[in-house]
Amino acid sequence: MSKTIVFGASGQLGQCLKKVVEDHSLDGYIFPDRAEADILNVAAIEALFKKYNPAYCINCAAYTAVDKAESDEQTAFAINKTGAENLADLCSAYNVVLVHISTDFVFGGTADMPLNELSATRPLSIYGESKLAGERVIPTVLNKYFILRTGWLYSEYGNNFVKTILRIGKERGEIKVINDQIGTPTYAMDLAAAITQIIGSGSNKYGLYHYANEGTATWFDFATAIHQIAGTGVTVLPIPTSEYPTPAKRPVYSVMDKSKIKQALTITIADWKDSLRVCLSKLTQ
Ligand SMILES: NC(=O)C1=CN([C@@H]2O[C@H](COP(=O)(O)OP(=O)(O)OC[C@H]3O[C@@H](n4cnc5c(N)ncnc54)[C@H](OP(=O)(O)O)[C@@H]3O)[C@@H](O)[C@H]2O)C=CC1
Ligand SMILES: Cc1cn([C@H]2C[C@H](O)[C@@H](COP(=O)(O)OP(=O)(O)O[C@H]3O[C@@H](C)C(=O)[C@@H](O)[C@H]3O)O2)c(=O)[nH]c1=O
Repeated sequence: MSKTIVFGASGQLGQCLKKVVEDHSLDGYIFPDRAEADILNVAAIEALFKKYNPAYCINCAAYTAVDKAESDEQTAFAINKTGAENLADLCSAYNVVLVHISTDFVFGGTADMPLNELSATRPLSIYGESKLAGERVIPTVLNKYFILRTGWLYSEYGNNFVKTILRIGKERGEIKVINDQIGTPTYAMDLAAAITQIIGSGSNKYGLYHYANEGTATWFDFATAIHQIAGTGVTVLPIPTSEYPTPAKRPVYSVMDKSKIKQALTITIADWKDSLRVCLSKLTQ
């Protein structure tokens, strides 16, 4: 039975993967602790590869604090670039397929058409730059990789926009949310299921792919839907980006075209509002 090691197992996506694996009784997945699976510790990764002889490894480990990264560039690049490079190097040496996760924050333009895998990147933040550096280094050392760019992840697990917006709504009764940044909220459980499908298929159509839920929204639309579906009665007011200053700049438009993953890897994708309903029903259970 082929094995898959998940790095970053205690993060949001790592926990979603664990749940999908348990729910579908998938065999061969290993979720090592953060301490024994530090992607900056080459000897530790190699020890896991020797111990388990995996066919795949999934890199869910990342530096994801977008604003904090602006003043912590070295750590962001260490984890998001060097960590990815360490995994890719060892995957190459041990003939392991790497599934790596990247972000819509590699984009920064003001496009108004969904961005595909060939669209020009222009990160506006240290986080976006460090993730792009991670994407770029992998193909220099490894052929067998899937890089999945996604965006606006949320779920029942970890810290995310849905949980923050529910919490601050409850505390304040009225919240203000940016209405001029457009993207797609993506349920991390859906992404986790797509990853296990790709691995289960044994596909060798390696490369860069976009994955997000279907549809588009502003952060205001997303926050409004969260409170409407949860039935909280909280008022959500739209504001421009200028009224919510943050250390890191975020893309104005980062909606992704998912045609490639749908066609090449036969992945079906749910609408963002349908998936949000699923998540909220679990969160409010
Ligand atoms: N969250 C989002 O909205 C989006 C995320 N992504 C990408 O998806 C992936 C998963 O994100 P998500 O699960 O939400 O992020 P989280 O921040 O929830 O999880 C990241 C995990 O990586 C771990 N980690 C950090 N440094 C290391 C290291 N050196 N070695 C091993 N593990 C480490 C963290 O552990 P600890 O906390 O202990 O440091 C944490 O558990 C990332 O690549 C991210 O860039 C892409 C688009 C949107
Ligand atoms: C909490 C809050 C946020 N906002 C805005 C700020 C920001 O532009 C947007 C999202 O806020 P957050 O800081 O929660 O999300 P942020 O950390 O920017 O989310 C990003 O995380 C990284 C890891 C990714 O890869 C991206 O795809 C994206 O999901 O909403 C408001 O307008 N009002 C609010 O009350």
